[in-house]
Amino acid sequence: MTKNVPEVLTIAGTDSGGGAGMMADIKTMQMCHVFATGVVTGVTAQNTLGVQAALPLPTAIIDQQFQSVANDFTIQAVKTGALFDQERVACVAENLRKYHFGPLVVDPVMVAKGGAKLLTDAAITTLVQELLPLADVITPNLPEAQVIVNRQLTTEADIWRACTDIQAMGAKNVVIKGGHLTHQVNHDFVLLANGRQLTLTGDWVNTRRTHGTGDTFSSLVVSQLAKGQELVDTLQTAKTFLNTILQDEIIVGHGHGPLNHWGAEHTNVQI
Ligand SMILES: Nc1ncnc2c1ncn2[C@@H]1O[C@H](COP(=O)(O)OP(=O)(O)OP(=O)(O)O)[C@@H](O)[C@H]1O
Ligand SMILES: Cc1ncc(CO)c(N)n1
Repeated sequence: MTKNVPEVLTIAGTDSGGGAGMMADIKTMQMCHVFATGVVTGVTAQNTLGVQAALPLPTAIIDQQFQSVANDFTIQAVKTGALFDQERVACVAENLRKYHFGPLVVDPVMVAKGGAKLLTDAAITTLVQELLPLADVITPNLPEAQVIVNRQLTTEADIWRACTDIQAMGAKNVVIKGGHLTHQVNHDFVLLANGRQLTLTGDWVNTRRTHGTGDTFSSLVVSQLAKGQELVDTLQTAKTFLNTILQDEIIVGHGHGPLNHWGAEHTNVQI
């Protein structure tokens, strides 16, 4: 039997440990039954214990990957992950302006779980000026949101104000992931393009196997959007689904272990 499947694109760095970056993206997309293509922005030597080395790729091969994908596939939704530095951010933004890949989810990855920087300080302004205005959805975690608005966010009111400020910078829909706010309450803060606010809630899962949660969240969003799900439903699906697979641990690696991307087999959440 032949059938069409939605085609999606991840623009991200690789993780030799298999749990984050493009590896997590592709596993999530596979789990969601969409076809994953990938533009690699850089390579990391990484495992569940940390990032040992990182090498951004030359922009010429990034440009060429964009062209190869654009010339052959009908991409229905796209996401960005680790972009490393100013040159790579500018290159990716230019390609995203050139090609039309459908809704863009920007995951403004800055720091890996172990603390390694995946975006230079000098690249922040370029990210805000060039990439953010292209974003249909932006999904910063709390520390990333703080960098974008350049101030501390300590209360929920601070976070809502930051959502408004990030929207004013050009991102249509803003999701600030509250996972770093407190380990008791697990809320994500959403400001939709129409000005509506909503909170995504979920129980806090007591686990250290959280390598790639952000990548998996944004990949769930991009996959569901490619399948035509409405944004609000997409965000709720992603949140509930992630929460469920966090509870379905696999024992891999010796640090912050990866998520269980087979988790779909054990949940009632429709993806
Ligand atoms: N232990 C946990 N229990 C429940 N939900 C969690 C847990 N850790 C993360 N999440 C949820 O996972 C999603 C991704 O959040 P998080 O803030 O961890 O992303 P991130 O920091 O960008 O991840 P990454 O380490 O991949 O960069 C959010 O919806 C967050 O609330
Ligand atoms: C390559 C890469 N992208 C993103 C993250 C964040 O999870 C990571 N740890 N590594």
